[in-house]
Amino acid sequence: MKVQLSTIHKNLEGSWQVTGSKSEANRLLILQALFPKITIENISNSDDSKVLKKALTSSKELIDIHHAGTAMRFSTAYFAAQEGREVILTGSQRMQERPIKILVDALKSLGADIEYQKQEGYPPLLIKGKKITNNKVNLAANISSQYISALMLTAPSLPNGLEITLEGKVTSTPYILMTLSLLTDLGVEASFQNNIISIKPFQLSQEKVFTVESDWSSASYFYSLAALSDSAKIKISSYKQQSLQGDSSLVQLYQKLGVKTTFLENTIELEKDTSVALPEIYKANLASSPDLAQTIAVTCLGLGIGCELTGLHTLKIKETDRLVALQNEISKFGAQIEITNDSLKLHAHHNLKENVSVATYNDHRMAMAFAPLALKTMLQIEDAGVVSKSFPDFWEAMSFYKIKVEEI
Ligand SMILES: O=C(O)C1=C[C@@H](OP(=O)(O)O)[C@@H](O)[C@H](O)C1
Ligand SMILES: C=C(OP(=O)(O)O)C(=O)O
Repeated sequence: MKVQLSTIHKNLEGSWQVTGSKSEANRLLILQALFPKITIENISNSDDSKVLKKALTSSKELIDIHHAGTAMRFSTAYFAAQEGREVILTGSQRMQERPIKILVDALKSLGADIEYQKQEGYPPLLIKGKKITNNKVNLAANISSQYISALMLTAPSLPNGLEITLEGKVTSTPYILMTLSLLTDLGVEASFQNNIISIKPFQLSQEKVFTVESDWSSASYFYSLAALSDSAKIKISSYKQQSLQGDSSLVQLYQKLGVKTTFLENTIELEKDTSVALPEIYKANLASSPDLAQTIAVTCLGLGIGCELTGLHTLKIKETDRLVALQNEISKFGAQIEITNDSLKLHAHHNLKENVSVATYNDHRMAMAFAPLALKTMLQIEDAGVVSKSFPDFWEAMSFYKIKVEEI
């Protein structure tokens, strides 16, 4: 599906309910499979959560996890410790290019039986579940935090728990802290000090209900709409001020881009704040919030300001190489952009080209990041259905806020 985007008017208001966080949901799905007395409320309706739920409840040998990175990494550790169970875990073509060796090596050092089915270091994997009694493991923490969360989630079900030593500079740290918080909230004894994560074995004796907060990464597209509007009073729910999600840093990140956030009960209100003087060059290190990089780069493009974004070293191994994808697509609007392996520099640009067709590279965030730009210029988004990976009703939300979405 290809869509043409334009605007009806640029004064945005109204309330929208955003689906549950896919990061929280996918952690809770693994914990629920290990501790069935868990109930999950406001679960994410994302493809990535649906695919993980299906994987965890299926009795099939072949499990296809499609594009879902967390589902792939979390279920690798889960199945490795399911004694007597044998599965082949596979995914989309891109998933077969997303590295998993750091996690597989860590699990093997603990005694897991995992074989690569095609290319060494990448899915698909043949996993023969084993009882894992070793309880000390080291792994590199500078490539993806998902490997660490994967080990942490399975750890409380292991007879001797787990002590994980992180090597190198830890990246995407809020996601590790989210995993830790969910574990301790469940009642697991767990700590993270001086690069050592320690998790004790655990059994759940009583029912436990978790309510998933709405997705802050999805909230970023509403922040971008507010920033690019003439005026905005956008209310989105259900959010809390003390979030487990690192992407709640949007509140500070977009304050400098002229968006004021007010926390009401369960809801945040985003207002365009015209009293803020926009920076000539917006600077941010996004090592803790990698999923916001595309949204912020496109907001700056729309505002006609430059940006220098750093800490982007994890972007190359996500749904696509997001640095290259951003460079290709932003250039189409006439702007100048330079990238390195871990940074992006956009030069201020006015007079955006019209009717650009944005390619999305099987990446939901490419489609969603560019959509709010319709407030500044007419554009097209190719393969617009990709949004369902994290935000299935994204186009309905855009239409609600007066973006005209036409299938072409
Ligand atoms: O643990 C998680 O839920 C996630 C961790 C991050 O990945 P990296 O740790 O690979 O940066 C993030 O980009 C991804 O969307 C979700
Ligand atoms: C990187 C992402 O997801 P994953 O790694 O779980 O595929 C994302 O949602 O932006």
